[in-house]
Amino acid sequence: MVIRSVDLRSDTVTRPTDAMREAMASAEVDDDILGYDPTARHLEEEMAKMMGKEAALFVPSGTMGNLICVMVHCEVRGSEVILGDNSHIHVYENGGISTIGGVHPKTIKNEEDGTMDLGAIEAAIRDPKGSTFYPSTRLICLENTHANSGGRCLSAEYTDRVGQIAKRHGLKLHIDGARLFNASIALGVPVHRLVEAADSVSVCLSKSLGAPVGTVIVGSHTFIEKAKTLRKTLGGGMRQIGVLCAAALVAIQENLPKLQFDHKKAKLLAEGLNQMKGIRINVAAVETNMIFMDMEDGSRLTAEKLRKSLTECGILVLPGNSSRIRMVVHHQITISDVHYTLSCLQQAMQMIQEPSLNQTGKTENALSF
Ligand SMILES: Cc1ncc(COP(=O)(O)O)c(C=O)c1O
Ligand SMILES: C[C@@H](O)[C@H](N)C(=O)O
Repeated sequence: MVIRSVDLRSDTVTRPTDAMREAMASAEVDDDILGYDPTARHLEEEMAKMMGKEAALFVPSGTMGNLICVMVHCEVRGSEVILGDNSHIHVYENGGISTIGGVHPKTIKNEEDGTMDLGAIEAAIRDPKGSTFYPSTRLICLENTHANSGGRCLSAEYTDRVGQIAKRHGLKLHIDGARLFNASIALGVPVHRLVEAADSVSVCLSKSLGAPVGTVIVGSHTFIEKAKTLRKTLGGGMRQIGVLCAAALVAIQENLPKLQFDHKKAKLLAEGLNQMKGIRINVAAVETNMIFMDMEDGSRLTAEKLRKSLTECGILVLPGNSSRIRMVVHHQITISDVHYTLSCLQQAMQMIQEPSLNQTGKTENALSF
């Protein structure tokens, strides 16, 4: 029986707030292709300043942001990019850097904390003398926070070390910073320090910041000029985008201060889950707004059974795989939603693991909060 709706599928599910909608309605706009949209220009200048980079460019999505950055850095045919085998660029972007960008991926195992072994990165770099047989390495990609590791944060020190490797070998460094602000808040480190070593960064406005649409890429003036041309080539040039950028400006103002509470809500949810039988949670690994809940081997629980049972309570989650559920907290999830989710999960797991209890009706959906 659905008592309320709690959407934990992702932090991309948030709805624009009234303030965002008002800003969208009154946004000052112009044609951003024929010239520039003034509100987009304002957002881009703000983001470049926050990131400590020369320039910025609004793009429709994080996927396009990453694709443009990889393609600008790897504009020579036969280029290769070193990236994580569990990175978003490699796993969830339809292989776009290869199919559209013509760039060859060289994957390195992502460690549990989202990093890649520094020695393995350096060992993966092709011989700069080149070869008749091999692609040439031009770029290293990191992801901060690292989504498929459960929203883990990469430290500024680790990022600097990767940047030193890139510089030593004449390579560029790109950071997929879809949730960079979450890393900044969790680590207590300003975003510009986290990306100091990077030549480009893609920062999503539509994730935990809660804007309805958009991503901003940052880099040097020269880099952003090339990125702007590529954005048009890929069909990402848009006209009066101030309508979208106005919402993003409100999102940054309204929601940046709330990220710390998203992290607290995620931790509260993880600690509650950790009390339950039949699942495994690494509470210490919940550093930001994501939780991975793994079914214990041999238990009757499966991700699909739990997902379905939660849906009946109005709770939406995404299975990571057959024995894993991912939950992502955002600013439109309340503490009460967390308690409701824990209670529904407790009952769902009991019903699945101890079906005999169902006959006695002891586990009716009489939830109390
Ligand atoms: C780490 C990471 N990078 C990039 C993206 C792509 O963003 P978008 O969905 O806006 O294309 C996502 C997912 O939304 C993500 O989680
Ligand atoms: C699924 C993935 O593409 C999206 N970035 C998310 O984390 O929800």
